[in-house]
Amino acid sequence: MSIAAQPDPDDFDLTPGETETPAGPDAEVVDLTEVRSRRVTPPVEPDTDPDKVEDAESIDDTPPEDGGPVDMADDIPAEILDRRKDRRPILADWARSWRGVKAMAKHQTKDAGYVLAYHAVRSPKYAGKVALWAPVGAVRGIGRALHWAMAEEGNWALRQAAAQRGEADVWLKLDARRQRQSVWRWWVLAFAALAAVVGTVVLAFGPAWWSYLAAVIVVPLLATVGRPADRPITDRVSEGNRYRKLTAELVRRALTSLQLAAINSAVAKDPKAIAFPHDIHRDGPGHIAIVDLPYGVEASEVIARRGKLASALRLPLDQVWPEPAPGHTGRLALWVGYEPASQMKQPAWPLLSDSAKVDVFQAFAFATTPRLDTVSVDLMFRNFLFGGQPGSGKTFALRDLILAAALDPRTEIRGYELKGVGDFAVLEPVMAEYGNGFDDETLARCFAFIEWLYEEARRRSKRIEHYARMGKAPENKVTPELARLKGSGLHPLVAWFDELQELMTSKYGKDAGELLEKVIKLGRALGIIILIGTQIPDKDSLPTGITRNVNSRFCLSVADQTANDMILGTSAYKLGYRATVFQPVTEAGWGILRGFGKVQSVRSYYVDTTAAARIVARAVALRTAAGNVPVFPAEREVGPVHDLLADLAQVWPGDEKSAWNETLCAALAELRPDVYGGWEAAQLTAALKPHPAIKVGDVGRRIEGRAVTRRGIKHADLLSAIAERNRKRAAD
Ligand SMILES: Nc1ncnc2c1ncn2[C@@H]1O[C@H](COP(=O)(O)OP(=O)(O)OP(=O)(O)O)[C@@H](O)[C@H]1O
Repeated sequence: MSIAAQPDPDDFDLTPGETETPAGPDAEVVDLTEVRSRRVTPPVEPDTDPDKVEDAESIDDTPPEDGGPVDMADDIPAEILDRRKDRRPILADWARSWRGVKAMAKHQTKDAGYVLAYHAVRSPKYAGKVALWAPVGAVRGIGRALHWAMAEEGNWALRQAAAQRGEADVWLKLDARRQRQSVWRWWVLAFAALAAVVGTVVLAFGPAWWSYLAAVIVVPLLATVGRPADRPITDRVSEGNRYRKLTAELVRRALTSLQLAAINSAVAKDPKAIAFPHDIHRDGPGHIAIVDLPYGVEASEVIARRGKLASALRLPLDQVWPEPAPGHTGRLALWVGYEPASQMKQPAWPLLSDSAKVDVFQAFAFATTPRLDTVSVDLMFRNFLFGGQPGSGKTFALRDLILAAALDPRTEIRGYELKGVGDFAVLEPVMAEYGNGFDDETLARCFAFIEWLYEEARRRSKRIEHYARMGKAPENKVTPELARLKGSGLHPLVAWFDELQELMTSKYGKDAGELLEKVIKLGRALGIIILIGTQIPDKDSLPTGITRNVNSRFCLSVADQTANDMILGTSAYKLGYRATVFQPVTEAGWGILRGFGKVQSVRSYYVDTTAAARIVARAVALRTAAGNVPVFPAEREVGPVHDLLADLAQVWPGDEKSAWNETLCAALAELRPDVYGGWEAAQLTAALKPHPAIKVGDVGRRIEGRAVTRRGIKHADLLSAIAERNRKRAAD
């Protein structure tokens, strides 16, 4: 910290450049005004001593300049403010959150375990060394004790000098002094020897474990005394560069090694150009530095050089996680883990637990951050786009979502895997429709499915309109109650497509693209959830109409900026969200997730096919219990397929012997709004014509004491019509 020289107007000292002229007869009369005007503050040389270079993290406590503004009387004095700033939190950052404490404890336990295991494996070697060096140590120890008792060391050099000079008197005096010193030392030694003998006798007569304990303590000590200085008993636990504590200096050095001219020139002018608005602190299993980059430098420019940053920090790539930090575009959050992400064991997917259930309206665990925090996603009212080059892990990530959907028994799942590998075959037992391949037939079926989806969206919009009129869909959206209501036709429908580029670049591409875009726009509120996985996200392989309307995105490793922005949205790359930094295969599963709060790098949970099969078995059990198995009808309902008689039986009001057409129509409309919505009594009469057993006649009721007669049917007629029809069907 340097205290700048304060120019004092009344100071008559000359500046160093001027020679002082002794006052005398020829002394010049000095023009003070001129001298003052010539006087300049000597230029301050930049301090080149690295130890003295100020740390931008430290607080500048230079006393305020005298003569500053005078109108601050009401403000808190600057010294007090400075002192306040100095105050450190009582608890360290890591100790202030449960997550921090857990991460810290885990890290320390892991390290201790490692050291323990390391030495345990080598313990036979250590025992051999101890056995070899302990006797040597015993002899050497006795020798040292005797040497000490003789007090030869003390003035040996002086006695030697006296002997050489032939000064017998001096020698004798010195030796007498040695002897005096030596007397009490012999006594100490004698007592120690006696204690050792008594100790040995006690040990010999005491319980065996006393001797073992004494041996465990004494023998290694003797071995330590006996071993040569350059050969320690235990091997060094090599820590290598497993972890580097992040310091301001390290971060600054790393940032100036990126060959970013703007950073380097700014730092050359002012070492504080890289500033730390918060202290570097522990965050989960690592440390985080929030860095304000020099003016005009964007965080994204640093993020793009993640490889160089890792090299400058001398750490593996997947241990270094730069991200844009909230505040301004020049603020960088640099998180450095205790160990590379590839070596941090991702916890098991919570949905693998036997009791796990999913409600598609609620969030479920989907991925983990580099700090191993869980990131959750929900499915309802969302469309997902997963993109990445081969080996980036998009199929596995997509499969996670479908597995989760399978655990909600209300959800109908249909989808096409256009790669033809069979990654999704494990899900077949819970899917109403599944296609696998890139042959023309599969592509045609996939296209027909998209056409059906569009019709389904239209049908659903009518149903939602009906329920909205009844006050059951307040936001004109599917509610959890409607999704659960059997026969509402508004249950969640997951439609997934992996490697969609195969369809988009085929002859069906143009129409499929247009229809899918409409489905995405229309279906979101209607419970239709579209999941798309694609390898080549250019505008031919993925129409921009689709990418624009998707609200949840996961961009895994991609090759370039275009692919990155097609998936994450325009200017994502510029803002620093760059999935180009992930390596395919080695960093499979890593990607940037957008649409769930903070945009961030996450790794999807890894669920192999065996684990996936276990989840599917559980999903089948849940669906069986809910009455949805084998699965939703494999044949897609293409029109208002319905059975009027069965529907009438289903909605028949309790034990009534007869019911008005009017009442029945209202109940039917509630059951299947898309089919019966808007039906009137006469329409029901007409629809019942093909069933002669049912005679529509007058049915009387007392309403508020008055007899009211309307057209209606008898329950007995309905049941005999159903029996008649069933007989006919059986005969066919
Ligand atoms: N979350 C993950 N964690 C660890 N490894 C993963 C993860 N996801 C995928 N992998 C591994 O990466 C490999 C490739 O994954 P996946 O098949 O999903 O890639 P892809 O992007 O679909 O590639 P392609 O386009 O060639 O099918 C998988 O075999 C798997 O072993």
